[in-house]
Amino acid sequence: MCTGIRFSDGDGNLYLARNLDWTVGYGERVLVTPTGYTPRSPFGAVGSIRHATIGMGIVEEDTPLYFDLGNDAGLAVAGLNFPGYAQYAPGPVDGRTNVAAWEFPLWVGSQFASVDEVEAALADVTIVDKPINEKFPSSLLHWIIADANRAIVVEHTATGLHVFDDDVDVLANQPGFEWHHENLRNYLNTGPEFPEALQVGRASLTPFGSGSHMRGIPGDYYSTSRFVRAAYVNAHYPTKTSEEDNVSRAFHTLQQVAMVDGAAAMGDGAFEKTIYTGLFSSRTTTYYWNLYDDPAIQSVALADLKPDGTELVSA
Ligand SMILES: C[C@H](CCC(=O)NCCS(=O)(=O)O)[C@H]1CC[C@H]2[C@@H]3[C@H](O)C[C@@H]4C[C@H](O)CC[C@]4(C)[C@H]3C[C@H](O)[C@]12C
Repeated sequence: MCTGIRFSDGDGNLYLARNLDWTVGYGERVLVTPTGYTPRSPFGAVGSIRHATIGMGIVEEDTPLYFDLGNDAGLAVAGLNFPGYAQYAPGPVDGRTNVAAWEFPLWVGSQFASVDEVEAALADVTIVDKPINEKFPSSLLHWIIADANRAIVVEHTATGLHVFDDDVDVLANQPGFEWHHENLRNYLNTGPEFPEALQVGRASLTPFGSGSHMRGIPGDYYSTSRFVRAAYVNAHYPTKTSEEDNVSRAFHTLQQVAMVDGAAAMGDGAFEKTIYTGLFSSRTTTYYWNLYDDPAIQSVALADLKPDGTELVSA
């Protein structure tokens, strides 16, 4: 499974972070798509790279297939599994901006500078089931798109393309965003405060320690539980000003919903684990990441990887 979170430093900078939970990796690397790169966009939605992008992905047919990315304008996007709900158009629709499912993150990151701009453009968008090749059929995803001001969620289902204002700055997997948002109303009793002693008969009962009012926040790995837990931790985390403190915030928060080997199997019996955690900071236009087997945080800044070149760069 996967979980994504967004937050800001209160000084106009975005942090978008995600866990990529799966049974295997795809050979993903940190990739930069520079402004001089000539994209191969099946329906021409990505005509040119207006904004250089940096994020995690693979290269297939000399084309970047991003799992998540950020751009030089401070906009970021992440794709999370959404099978059972996601449904794309079988072919391009006349008069619409047709975006192949695999190029959706690149379309967002290479064309726009803010969530408002993306949201306006989405009114004309159809997401098309047009795989990059036979090896990689279209993944069934939904996406969180974020900047320093806000986040939206995009879901393309049997009833078309839907955009939701993500005012809790979190996304997980199935079911749809609206369900997850409504479900938060089940947890209004939770909070970080330390309870007063409670008089019960002649007894004065005090808590064992902190965390008493967090009881009820689900601790398991199920998508619906991760959404609630990530929303709780992200919402209560104090605003931090420095880059270091915000990087620490992102990795600590996503650690709360990270999946450990052996605890949760997929339908085929293979165990899911958090293959990587990735973070885009618009403050430094830097991508940070760590791996299940190497938890040390690595980073690379867009500016150091030829963002105005003509060739894809992998770190
Ligand atoms: C498996 C990943 C999602 C992880 C996740 O959300 N798991 C949830 C598990 S569960 O259902 O809820 O059980 C998704 C996220 C981004 C996806 C990749 C990106 O979309 C880029 C290409 C797109 C190609 O069409 C397929 C290969 C691929 C390289 C995708 C493989 C895979 O579907 C990825 C890596």
